[in-house]
Amino acid sequence: MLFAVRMDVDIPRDLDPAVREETVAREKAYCHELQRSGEWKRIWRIVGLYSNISIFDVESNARLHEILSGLPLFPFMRIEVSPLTTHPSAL
Ligand SMILES: O=C(O)C[C@H]1C=CC(=O)O1
Repeated sequence: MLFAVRMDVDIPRDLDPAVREETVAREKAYCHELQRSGEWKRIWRIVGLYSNISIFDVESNARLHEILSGLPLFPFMRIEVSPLTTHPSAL
C-alpha cells in the first residue's frame, strides 16, 4: 500500500540542544533503516521549510501508524497522510 506523507517539524526552541541533537540523529538513523528495508521509498525536503514529503510502501495502515508513531521526532511533528492508488491516466 502506497502513501504520501507530509511531515512538518516544529521542535520547541527551548529544547535542550543536546536532546535536540540526539533526537535528530536517531531520526536520521531510523529513516535510513526504513529506506534500506524498502518501506520508506522516497523523501524530499519542501524548499524553505523544516518539512518533508515522503512515499511509504507498507503492508497496512497499522504498519504505517507504527512507523510514524515511532519517529523520534513524532512528538514535534504535524503529519498528513494521503493513501495513493493508480491514476487512470497513468501509462
Ligand atoms: O528532516 C525531516 O524532514 C524530519 C525527519 C524525517 C526524516 C528525517 O531524517 O528527519
